[in-house]
Amino acid sequence: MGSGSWGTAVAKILVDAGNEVTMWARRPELAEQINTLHENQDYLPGITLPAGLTAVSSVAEALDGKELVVCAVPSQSLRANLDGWRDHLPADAVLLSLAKGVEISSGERMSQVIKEVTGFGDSQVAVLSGPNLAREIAMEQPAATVIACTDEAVAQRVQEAFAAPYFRPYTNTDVVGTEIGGAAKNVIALACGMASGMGFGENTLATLITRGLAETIRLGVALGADITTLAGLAGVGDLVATCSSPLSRNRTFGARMGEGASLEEAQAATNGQVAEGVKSCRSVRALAQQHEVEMPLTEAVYQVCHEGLPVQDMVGMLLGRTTKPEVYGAAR
Ligand SMILES: NC(=O)c1ccc[n+]([C@@H]2O[C@H](COP(=O)([O-])OP(=O)(O)OC[C@H]3O[C@@H](n4cnc5c(N)ncnc54)[C@H](O)[C@@H]3O)[C@@H](O)[C@H]2O)c1
Ligand SMILES: O=P(O)(O)OC[C@H](O)CO
Repeated sequence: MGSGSWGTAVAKILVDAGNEVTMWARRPELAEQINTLHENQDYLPGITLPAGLTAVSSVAEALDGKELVVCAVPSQSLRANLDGWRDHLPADAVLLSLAKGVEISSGERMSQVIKEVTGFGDSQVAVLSGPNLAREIAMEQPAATVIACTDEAVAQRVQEAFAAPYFRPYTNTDVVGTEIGGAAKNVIALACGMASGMGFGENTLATLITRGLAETIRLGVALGADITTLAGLAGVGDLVATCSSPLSRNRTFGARMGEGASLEEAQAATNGQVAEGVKSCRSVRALAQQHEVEMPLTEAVYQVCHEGLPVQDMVGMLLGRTTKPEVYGAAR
């Protein structure tokens, strides 16, 4: 459900893993393009999609009789999309969220939003997160991911559906850690982009990635996550991929701001694709405040994106803080 970059790449994985797959696209002309040209020229130009992949623009048709429903829309729009899908969801389907964000209006993770809107229980809701830049995966470059569900048997069923020659899914029962890793890394990737845009090198990036992990762990642990999830693919793995890759929309967005673009100018250059961290820095920061967790990098990114802090002032804001021991896992 959603035919953007990741929705399209995931549909390809699922076909390549041997499943029968229907993709839902909001625009009939995009569905038509996928069915006739076997390409999604808006989001993954140049990638040939499997001939067996069918796209439709009718929600009812897309959801009819499906065992697994993959939600591939941006975080802040998931609730509204689910409202439109709810009446067509098969009662025994498993819903899998791909979105990496925290809802601004509620502070909820995507699995919480899904349960609230659909009334589905924990064992029908799973999430997928890991170092998964859509274009690399669509090019069949090898990668791994995490499929998390509190019900391990359900996670294993979804894992089986996703096992493709170039894509290796691992299971986890820690939904909170898997989701927090995915949401927080987008904010840290914005910080890395800003640093890179300001001309800083690898020491700065490594410092941001490592201290970004420290604050992600603090938030995750405060919310009940297992620290080892954040040491895994959905934590360190995704943080490294997103913070390092020029393919990352979040890193690229941050780099534009680091080079001097305003939020509006950086937004205008995204080609309609989502850089989740720009919105999620608000909700991640709010969660941190609510749980009294210190997240200085998230705070700095929020200040630059939404409070008009000049990007160069981030350095003084971060390095001017009181000195402290290096601790991982504690609440502060
Ligand atoms: N692209 C990646 O490499 C990647 C990898 C892993 C996870 N993700 C996550 O997957 C989610 C979807 O990302 P994507 O890359 O497919 O995004 P995208 O911007 O490429 O596509 C978003 C899709 O959602 C649809 N959509 C439905 N309602 C929408 C609305 N109200 N506003 C905007 N779009 C709407 C769009 O039509 C489009 O098909 C995000 O949370 C992202 O963080 C992306
Ligand atoms: O392009 P980004 O910044 O949304 O990142 C894509 C994926 O989440 C990387 O795992």
